[in-house]
Amino acid sequence: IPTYQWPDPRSRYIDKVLYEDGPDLLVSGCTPRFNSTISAQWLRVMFHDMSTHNVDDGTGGLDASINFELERPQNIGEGQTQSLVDFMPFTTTFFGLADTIAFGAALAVLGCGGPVIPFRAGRIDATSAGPATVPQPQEDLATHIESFRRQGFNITEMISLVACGHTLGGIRHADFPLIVTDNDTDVALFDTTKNFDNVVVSQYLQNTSQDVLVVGPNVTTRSDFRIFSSDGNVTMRSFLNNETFFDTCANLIERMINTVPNGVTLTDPIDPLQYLVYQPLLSYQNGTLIMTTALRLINASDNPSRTITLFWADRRGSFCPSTGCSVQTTGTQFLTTNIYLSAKGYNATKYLFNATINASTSISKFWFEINENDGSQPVAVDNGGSGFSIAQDSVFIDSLRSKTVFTSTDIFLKVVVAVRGDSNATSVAMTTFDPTTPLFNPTPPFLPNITVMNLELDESNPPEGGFTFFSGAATQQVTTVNYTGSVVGGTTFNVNDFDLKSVTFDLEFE
Ligand code: HEM
Repeated sequence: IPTYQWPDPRSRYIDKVLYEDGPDLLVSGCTPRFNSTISAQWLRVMFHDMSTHNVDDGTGGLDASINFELERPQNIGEGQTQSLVDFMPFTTTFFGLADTIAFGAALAVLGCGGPVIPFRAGRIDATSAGPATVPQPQEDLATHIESFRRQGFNITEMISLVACGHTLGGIRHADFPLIVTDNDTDVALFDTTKNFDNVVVSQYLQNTSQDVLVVGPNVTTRSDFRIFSSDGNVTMRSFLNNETFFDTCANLIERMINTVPNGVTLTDPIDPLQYLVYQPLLSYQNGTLIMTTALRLINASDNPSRTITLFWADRRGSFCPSTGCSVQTTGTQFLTTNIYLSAKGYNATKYLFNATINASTSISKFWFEINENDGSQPVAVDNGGSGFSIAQDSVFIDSLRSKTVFTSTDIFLKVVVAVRGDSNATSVAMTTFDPTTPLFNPTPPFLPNITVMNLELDESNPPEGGFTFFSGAATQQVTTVNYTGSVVGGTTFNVNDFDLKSVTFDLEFE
């Protein structure tokens, strides 16, 4: 299990999307949608995005170019646009649509009972369409072999990938009337189970297949038959062993999601961070700074006597004892619902903290001590001895003064930023990343709204305790914000990649 590099809001954000509040809820339980499943739609959109890859010149691949390609007949299908609508809310500047499509494919397989697929981040979103190179059922075997070769896969891998893909979902009559000829069928499923399993294989080998790309009335579009039988069924027969099928699918789908244009470097596979420290939140209240944060333990033993203490050190002057000021945890949460976390064999326990800090001596860093109270040595979680530093306490989003505002027509976030100094010499600007897609008739490409604004002096928060308060509005969909504040003396402080969505602001009704 990796340890946490501090400060690293980007790893923290990605960890959240993967292991806490991510898209997994949409597919856990192999959720049905449009007479298919959400998983089937996510897996297909990943394949269609990736299949622009060309091994010969290293262009294309999993780069979200699909965002600009959905008008093409080869990308027809009800689930395609909807899948991108599913993914957009999780995106931000450093975790874009391509990473979300890739992770979505891993979740899709898992949600329907398939194997765990490791995930690496770092894909780069394309800004225009790639070539129209998605394989289509009416093409002949030689064309498909060449198409998969160009994408980086040999014949055995092509057979495998089509079987791995076509264990989920099916073909829609409305979009493929020449393949699904029966007017009473909405979606002709590839096999009799909705799960990710080798039933598509066994039914093919037993001649009981219902896959219209195997047995459909139109011989020209029997592409699954041509592909599955292209090596005399050797590969398909090996998949009668479900473990072989799972291992092969996990490996090949992993390779697929890691197929990226030359020059893009992916991270190592991302596991949940041991000792994850949550983004600390500050608020100025009556001469004190209230700081909330949390520490997450992975696979901690079930020990009701465990105590965890948060320590912190002064920033200016001395108020805290040399061992640090300290506070005990205010509560714990056992995180169990995330399917990617549990499929990897982990559970997580979150310990919450709420520290009241003397505002004049303030805080320079904090750390934790875990005591099992069973005679064993307490464990320090202190970033290798240096503590988790608070880079500055001059410009911060004031988490208790910020609000979720309800008006008669709207809901928005009022983001309040506290700045040390008086208003004559201070100013604050904020950049918000809002990946909202339209509620009605969403039409790709979906591009985020990036808004740069100067914050105004906040009338409902008059200056207090040496701080001036500024505010600006953001939508509830904003994922991350950057903000920058200039203080007395001209120093400017920048805070990047603040995860706005992970903060729950108090409600305010106007
Ligand atoms: C020669 C190669 C392939 C051809 C010609 C092909 C063709 C098709 C067609 C025509 C559909 C119906 C789409 C709809 O009605 O919405 C479909 C569905 C699907 N394909 Fe493929 N496919 C190929 C390879 C793959 C691969 C490699 C994967 C993934 C690894 C994949 C995953 C899927 C999935 C999951 C569906 C179901 C979508 C749903 O139910 O909404 N396909 N495919």
